[in-house]
Amino acid sequence: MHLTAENLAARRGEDLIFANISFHLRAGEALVLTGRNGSGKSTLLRVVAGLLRPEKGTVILRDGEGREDRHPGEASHYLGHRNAMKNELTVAENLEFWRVFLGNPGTAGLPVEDAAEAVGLSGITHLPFGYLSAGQQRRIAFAKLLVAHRPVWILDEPTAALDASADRLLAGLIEAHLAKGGIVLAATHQPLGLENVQEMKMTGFAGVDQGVWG
Ligand SMILES: Nc1ncnc2c1ncn2[C@@H]1O[C@H](COP(=O)(O)OP(=O)(O)OP(=O)(O)O)[C@@H](O)[C@H]1O
Repeated sequence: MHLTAENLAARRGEDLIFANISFHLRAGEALVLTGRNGSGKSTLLRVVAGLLRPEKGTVILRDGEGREDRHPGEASHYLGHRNAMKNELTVAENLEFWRVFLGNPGTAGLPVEDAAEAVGLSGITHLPFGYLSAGQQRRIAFAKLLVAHRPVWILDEPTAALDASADRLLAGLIEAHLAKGGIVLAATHQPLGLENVQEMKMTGFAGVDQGVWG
C-alpha cells in the first residue's frame, strides 16, 4: 500500500494556505507534520482525508500491486481536534456507534470493551462520555481507531490533553498499527515518541511563488 500526495495546494475561504506539498508513504511508514499555529497542518490532513477539496494536486492510495485503490478518505480514520463523541451517550454506546458505522465486513476491529482496555479505560465504559476528564475523552476518541480497521490513520494533535503515560500508550498503539503495515499521517506540536518517522515542517503560504496557482 502506498499513499502519495503530489503538488497539493489548498485554500481556506479566500486565503491560499499552502502549495507544492508532496509526500510518499509506504505501508508501515509515518509522516509527522510540524509548524506554527495556522501553518496549514490541519488543512493538509483534511485534504488527505477527503474532507476538503484541494485547490491543486492529487492524493492517491495504491494497493500493493500499484493499482489505484479507494479514495484515501475511505481507507482512513480521521481523528480531528474534536473527539466526535456524544456527551449524553455512554462511552460504550459511542464506541458501538462507530464500530457499526465504520465497520467493514471481513476487516473487523476490536470489540468495544477491548478497545477501551487498549487505551487503559476498561472500567468506565458505562459512564456518559461527558463525565470523563479531557484526557480520558481523548483516549476514548483514540479507541475509535481500534473498533474498526482502517489502514490509514490521520491524526490531528492526537496527544492534546494527555498525560505522559497516555502519551506512551498511544505511541505504542501507533507503532503497532505501523508494524501491521498501516500508514500514519499526524500533525503535532509535541514529539509523539515514534521511531523512524518522516517529518515535514509546514511554513504556511508565506514565500510561496504565486505562479503555482496558474
Ligand atoms: N474555514 C476557514 N475559512 C477560512 N480560513 C480558515 C478556515 N479554517 C482555517 N482557516 C485558516 O487556515 C489557516 C491554516 O489553518 P490550520 O487549521 O490548517 O492550521 P494548523 O497548522 O493546523 O494550526 P494549529 O497548529 O493552530 O492547529 C489559518 O490561517 C486559519 O485561520
